[in-house]
Amino acid sequence: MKIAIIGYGKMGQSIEQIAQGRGHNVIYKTNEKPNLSQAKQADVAIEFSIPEAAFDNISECIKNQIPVISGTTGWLDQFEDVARLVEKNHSKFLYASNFSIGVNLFFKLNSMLAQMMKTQKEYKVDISEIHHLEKKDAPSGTAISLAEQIIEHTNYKSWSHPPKAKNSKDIPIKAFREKGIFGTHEISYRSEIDDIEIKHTAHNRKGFALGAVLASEWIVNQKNHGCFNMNDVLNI
Ligand SMILES: NC(=O)c1ccc[n+]([C@@H]2O[C@H](COP(=O)([O-])OP(=O)(O)OC[C@H]3O[C@@H](n4cnc5c(N)ncnc54)[C@H](O)[C@@H]3O)[C@@H](O)[C@H]2O)c1
Ligand SMILES: O=C(O)C1=N[C@H](C(=O)O)CCC1
Repeated sequence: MKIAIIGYGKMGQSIEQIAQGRGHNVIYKTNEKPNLSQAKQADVAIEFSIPEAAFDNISECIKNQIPVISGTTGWLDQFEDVARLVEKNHSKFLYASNFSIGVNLFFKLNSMLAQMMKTQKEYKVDISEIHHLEKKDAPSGTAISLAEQIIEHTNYKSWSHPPKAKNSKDIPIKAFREKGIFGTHEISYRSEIDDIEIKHTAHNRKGFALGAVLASEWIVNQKNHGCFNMNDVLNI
């Protein structure tokens, strides 16, 4: 598979290593707006850049019929515009706030637990996330996905960051930045009597990078056009 990497930072470099280890060929990489005449030769573009650049980078790939995988967080207010472009251009796009297989299993666990907790009125939920000091956005895309899953399965209607007052009906999301943390997410249901907690801890970036390469292999073989996610790739 010929790959274009758009955003060659911590994730882009990690993805290159994993992709090469699986026999793929990185034919183009950039830390700027991509040059489409070069990137066009690729079977797939993998986009991990910055929130301000993601929409333009993804849109250019879609308009040029390059299947694109994106893991950039902090731009999702423009997701519907991307979906419209995908339809218009009969292109393929896959987004995940977190590509790690472990986190995608954790997402399922979160949804199951939320369904159980819906009727347990004495518990209040909160989410906390910890990431490295260089992370630009807060809360993390993964924390937002976790909150949206809880909203889907309970009577909670919204989340807030920074957390609002204690009696608020939102799901509070706390974000911490600490040196060398790759990504830790914890969901806690707290009552006066006890707490129930589930937690995912990333030990490195390999899980995110492997997931992005697996998603790329999947989308290249996907016959239909449209917007996809990791549930499609992992069949879970
Ligand atoms: N979905 C996931 O699984 C997952 C995992 C890790 C990180 N992320 C997200 O991926 C993004 C990148 O993370 P990172 O740790 O590699 O950050 P990083 O800062 O190390 O890398 C971002 C790179 O993008 C480059 N860049 C700047 N402007 C650009 C432009 N216009 N076009 C292309 N590239 C540009 C920067 O020079 C930098 O090298 C962040 O949004 C982060 O939250 C997602
Ligand atoms: O290192 C990052 O930045 C990460 N970003 C994603 C997020 O915002 O959820 C995934 C975890 C790592």
